[in-house]
Amino acid sequence: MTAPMNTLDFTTHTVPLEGVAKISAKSVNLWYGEKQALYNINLEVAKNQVTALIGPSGCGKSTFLRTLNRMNDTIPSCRVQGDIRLDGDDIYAPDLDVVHLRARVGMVFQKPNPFPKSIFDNVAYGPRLHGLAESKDHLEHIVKASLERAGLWKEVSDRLPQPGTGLSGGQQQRLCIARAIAVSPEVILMDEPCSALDPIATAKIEELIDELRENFTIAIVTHSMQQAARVSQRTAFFHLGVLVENGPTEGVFTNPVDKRTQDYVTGRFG
Ligand SMILES: Nc1ncnc2c1ncn2[C@@H]1O[C@H](COP(=O)(O)OP(=O)(O)OP(=O)(O)O)[C@@H](O)[C@H]1O
Repeated sequence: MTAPMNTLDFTTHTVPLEGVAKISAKSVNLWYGEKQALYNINLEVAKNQVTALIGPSGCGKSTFLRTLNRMNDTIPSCRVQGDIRLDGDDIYAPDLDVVHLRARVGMVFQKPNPFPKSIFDNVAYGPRLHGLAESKDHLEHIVKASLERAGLWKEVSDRLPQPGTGLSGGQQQRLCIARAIAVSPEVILMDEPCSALDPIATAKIEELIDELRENFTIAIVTHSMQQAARVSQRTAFFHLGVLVENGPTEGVFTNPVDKRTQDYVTGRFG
C-alpha cells in the first residue's frame, strides 16, 4: 500500500553490503532547531568503495554526509541522535577528539576552497597541524606524494611557492583533494565536488575518485545521476529526510524497488 499524500513514508529498502562496513550509521535522527531534517537513517558505507548519496534538493544528503565527520557540530541549532561508528568507534562519544576525527574523515567541498597560501603550504597545512612530518624532507615528500595521488603534481611541480588560488577551478579542486589526502585519512567525504567545474575538469576528478578508492573509503553527494552511476559502487537515495533505497549502484538505477526511487531515477521529479 502506498502512503497517503503529504504523509512521510519511512520505508527503507536496503541491499546489505557484501564487503566490510567502514562506517555504520544506526537510527540517525537530526534536527535544525524544531525542524527535523533526517529520519531514522540506517546506512553502512563500504570500505574501499565509493558510496553516492543522491536525491532531490533539500532531501538531507549533505546533512547526512556532514554527520559522518561531525561538521554539523559547527551549526548551533543542529541536534543529532543515533549511533555512528567508524571502524566500530563511536564518533559521537563525549571524549572523542573531533580534530582527530576530521583527520580520519576528511572532506572536500562543493566550491574549491584553497587557503590563501602557496600550493605547497596548502598541502603541508594538515601534516604540520597534526605533527605528521619528522623533518623538512619528510614534509616535502608528503606534499609531493599527495599532489601525485591527486593527479596534480605534473601541473604544479615547478610552481609550488605560488598561491593555490591562482590555479584553475579544476586544479584548485584537485589541490583540495591533495590537502585532504596529505593527512592520510581513512575516509574522504565529497559534497558535490564537481558542481563548480567544467566537463573536462569533472572527468578528471571522476577518474581520480575511481583511483582513490583503492586506498580510501569515499562518500560523495552528487546531483548528477550520471556521475553517481559512473563513480560509485553503492548508491543511497534520500527523499524528504528519509533514506528510501540503498544498495549496489546498478540495481538502484536499473531496478529500483521503491516507487520514489523509480520516479527520481527516471526523471519524474527532482
Ligand atoms: N544550517 C542549516 N540550518 C537550518 N536548516 C538547514 C541547514 N542546512 C540545511 N538545512 C535544511 O535541512 C534540509 C536538508 O538540507 P541539505 O542541505 O542536507 O539537503 P541536500 O539534499 O543536500 O540539498 P541540496 O541538494 O540542495 O544541497 C533542508 O530542508 C534544508 O533547508
